[in-house]
Parts: sequence; structure tokens; C-alpha cells
Amino acid sequence: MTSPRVVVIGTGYVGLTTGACLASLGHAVVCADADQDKVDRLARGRIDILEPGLAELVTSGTAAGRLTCVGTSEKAFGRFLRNAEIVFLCVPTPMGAGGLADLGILETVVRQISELLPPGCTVVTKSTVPVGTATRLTQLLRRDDVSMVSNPEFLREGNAVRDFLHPDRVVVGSADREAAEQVASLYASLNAPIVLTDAASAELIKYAANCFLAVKLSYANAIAELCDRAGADVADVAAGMGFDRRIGKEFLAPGPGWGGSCLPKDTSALLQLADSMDFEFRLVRAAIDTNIRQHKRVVDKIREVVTGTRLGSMSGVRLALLGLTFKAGTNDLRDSPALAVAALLREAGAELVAYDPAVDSADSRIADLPFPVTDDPHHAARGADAIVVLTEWPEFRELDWHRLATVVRTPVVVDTRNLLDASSLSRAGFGWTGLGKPPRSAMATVPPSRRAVEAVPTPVTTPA
Ligand SMILES: NC(=O)C1=CN([C@@H]2O[C@H](COP(=O)(O)OP(=O)(O)OC[C@H]3O[C@@H](n4cnc5c(N)ncnc54)[C@H](O)[C@@H]3O)[C@@H](O)[C@H]2O)C=CC1
Ligand SMILES: O=C(O)[C@H]1O[C@H](OP(=O)(O)OP(=O)(O)OC[C@H]2O[C@@H](n3ccc(=O)[nH]c3=O)[C@H](O)[C@@H]2O)[C@H](O)[C@@H](O)[C@@H]1O
Repeated sequence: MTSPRVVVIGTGYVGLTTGACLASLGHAVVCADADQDKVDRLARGRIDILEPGLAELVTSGTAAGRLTCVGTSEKAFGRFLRNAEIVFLCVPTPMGAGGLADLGILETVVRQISELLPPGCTVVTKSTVPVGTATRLTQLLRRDDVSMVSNPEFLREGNAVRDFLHPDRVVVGSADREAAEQVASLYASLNAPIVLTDAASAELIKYAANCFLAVKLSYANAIAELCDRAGADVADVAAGMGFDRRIGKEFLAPGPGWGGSCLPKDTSALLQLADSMDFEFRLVRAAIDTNIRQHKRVVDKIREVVTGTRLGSMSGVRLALLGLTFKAGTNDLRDSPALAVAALLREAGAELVAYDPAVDSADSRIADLPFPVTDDPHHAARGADAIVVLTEWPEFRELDWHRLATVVRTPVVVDTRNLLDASSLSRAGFGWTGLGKPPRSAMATVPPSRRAVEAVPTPVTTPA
């Protein structure tokens, strides 16, 4: 069987990963994007996103002649489309008015390509879209000879290539079984379970999965809060829960709230979708509310540590923020909980200096941030009343904490990811406070006046 000619529209996290991975599986792929600068950078082997293995796949695919990148305004794009057998749509579906998924870009692309597609072609939606979108796009296409398939993507940022090539499952939904099977066959060599279904179910599977993860994370954050109040250790509680295979060990780590370009917009979109069907999805609403509350809770914790009370003023307090990206392993700042917490800290009067290993101080994306970002963690920590860990970058463990202790004003860490080893920090002279874990005082290696021990709160409620 010969490989179908594939065109992928949108070369972001999902599109470029899809294109490069399908090329690595032996398919002939053209990746197209409206951002010509991005396409030109790709042609020079430059990739804007931090995704292990992706640059290598783009380079090897291009060298093998199986991967081509093209701008959607280039003439060649039309030529590739007219010869395409399968066209993947991987463009953004951001949060729109009232929390609904904004399908504007997707619909524009469908209108744009409609007349160029050859008879018998299959259009595949990989973007995350609400139930009913396949039907709507079919109407927009106005082509009886083109099939519409929904094939949602489940990759995680920072792990995109691995997730694509080793998926837990592949979901393909369509009213046209033959077209669905044609799309499923692209993934045949991955030996992953394939869920063949109708388009509406495929569309809903994506939201149902992302929202379940969001609910799980909010639950984990709420349990961590309970641990704080009860004097329990959330790491032990999560481990004890996670051994139950029905619960699983993953997605139980508390943090400053879940963020990123998908979970926030997808929870909101599912809520709106349910609403439009007269169903009040209270569980998802509660997960969102718990998440918003989590940002505030983290700020309260920091306030308590630096001022010694729950209502202390943070005016003039200087904080070193470690981490800005929405999680470790990515340079994505979209909907980052670190930025949400930073905004609340600023509102409370704190002065901030941030450091993130994946965010350069010259990065244009941070030009409008109301606080400086430095390329040196020691610079961020200078004179700080506390160091606040907001992203779980493993390299923070390797920082020279003894040296950091000499530059801060008060050696105390608020670790919203429970990332650091409290004992090592204590030996370096730092007090440590995490989420849902007993706080740890500094060992007496620094002068008592500079020890954080007074600043570390005791649990609000001790067990009876
Ligand atoms: N980022 C992720 O981890 C995942 C995202 N998704 C979904 O996949 C979709 C795409 O997300 P990302 O890849 O993160 O977006 P992205 O923002 O990284 O990339 C989107 C790409 O589409 C291009 N684009 C925008 N308008 C265009 C147009 N009219 N014609 C051609 N190209 C255009 C942009 O220039 C950009 O390169 C969204 O629906 C998202 O919810 C699904 C699973 C994982
Ligand atoms: O639809 C999407 O775009 C993708 O959204 C998420 O992937 P991603 O956005 O890359 O991020 P996750 O790894 O899910 O993390 C989401 C947030 O939860 C937080 N998190 C995660 C795990 C955990 O234990 N604790 C925790 O606070 C992360 O720090 C991050 O802020 C899903 O995990 C993917 O399956 C999905 O394809």
C-alpha cells in the first residue's frame, strides 16, 4: 500500500508534531502555516517551541524528502492541496466570548481550502473542537465528495513527540467509516488501541478527557489544602491513593493551579457546551473555581510566610520567583498559573523579580510583564524576603542554595510545587514551606536574625 499524501495546516505544538511524526512513520507530509516567518525559520531548521526530539524529526524528515514546510500564501500550498489525500487541521481554537471555543480560524481555513481539495479527499480535525463541529464544517465545505473526520490529539507539551509516537489511544470519529479507517491506518505502525467512533463522540472524548484531568488536579489541590489543615503529608496521601489502579499515580501533585493553553480553555468550553444543552455541569464549574481559588491560596501562603500572619501587608516585600512557564519542560507561558500568582502578588504590593530557565530576559513575550525577568537566579534572589518556586523545573534542585542563602534577605522558600528537598534546603540555611506538607525550619547555619524559622507558619489546625 502506498502512503497517502498528507497536508497538515498549522505548524504549532500539534501540527508540527503531527507532521514530523507522520513523516517519521514513512508518510509524505506537507506542513503549512499562515505565519510565513515561522515557515522560513522552519526551513532553516529553527523551531520556536521546546519539544524534545522534534527538531531532529523535522531535520530527518526534510532530508529524506518526506517533509516539506510551506506558507499558506505561497502558490505551492494550492498545488499541494490539490494533490492531497488527507488534510489535517491543527489551527488554534482559543477561548472566545463567554468562554466558548472560538472556531473562527478553523472556519476561515475550511472556507479557504474548500474549492482546492480534490474529490475523495479527507479533512481531519485535530484541533480541539466542541461537539457538532464536524457537522458544521461539513456544511461549510459544501463538498459531497470530501469526507470529514475527527481525530483529537492528546499529546502533552514538553512530551509531544513521545506522546504522539506512543499514544495511550488514537481516537478517530466520522460518519464515513472508510475515511475513518483511512485516517486510523496512518497510525497503524504505532500499535496503539484505536477507538473508531462517530464524530460527536470523538469530539466529546477530547473535552471529557481534558476536563477529567482538570477535575483530578483541582481535587489534588483541595486534598493538599486539607493536608495543611490536618497536619497530614500530601505526598503520602497521594502515594496511598495512587496505588489504587482505578485512581492512578499521575496528576495528583499539588501546585499553584493548573494552566496552559488547553485545560483552562477546554474546561470553559465544556461548561458552555453543557450549558447550551441545558445541563449545568457543576463538577467542572467547581474544578475551575477551585483552580482560581488555588492562585489566591498560594498568595495567602506566601503572605503568611513573609509577614508571619494571614493578613499581613506585602507592600514593599521583595520576592524572587523561580519559574514562569505553566509547567516544566516547556517554554509556553500561555495561561501560566505562575503568571496568575505573580499578578496577585503585585496587586498585594509585592516587588517581584523572576527567573525561568526557558525564558530569556530578552524574550519579546515578557516585554509587557510589570516586573523584571533575569537570566540569573542569584540576581533574582538578591535581597529577597522569600524565594517562591512556581514551576517544577528540576534544575532548581541543582541551584547553589548555600550561595543563594548569602544573597537573600530572609532565607525562606515557598515551594508551590513541593519540588525541593526540605532537608537539603534546611542544611543550606533555608526554611521551607510547601503545599500540604509540614513546613521545615532552617538549621542554625545562618545568624538567627536571618533565619526563616519565625516566618514559617504552623498548620492552621492540628489534628485532635
Ligand atoms: N498544545 C497542545 O498541547 C495541544 C493542543 N491541542 C489543540 O490543537 C489546536 C492547536 O493547538 P497548538 O498546536 O497548541 O496551537 P499553536 O498556537 O501552537 O499553533 C497553531 C499554529 O496555527 C497557525 N495558524 C493560525 N492561523 C492559521 C491559518 N489561518 N492558517 C494556517 N495556519 C494558521 C499559527 O501560526 C500556529 O503556527 C488547538 O485546538 C488546541 O486546543 C490539542 C492537544 C494538545
Ligand atoms: O489538550 C491539550 O492541549 C493537552 O492538555 C494537557 O497537556 P498540557 O497542556 O501539555 O499540560 P499538562 O501536562 O496536562 O499540565 C496541565 C497543568 O496541570 C499542572 N499539573 C499537572 C500534573 C500534576 O500532577 N500537577 C499539576 O499541577 C501542570 O503544571 C500544568 O499547569 C493534557 O495533559 C494533554 O493530554 C492534552 O492533549
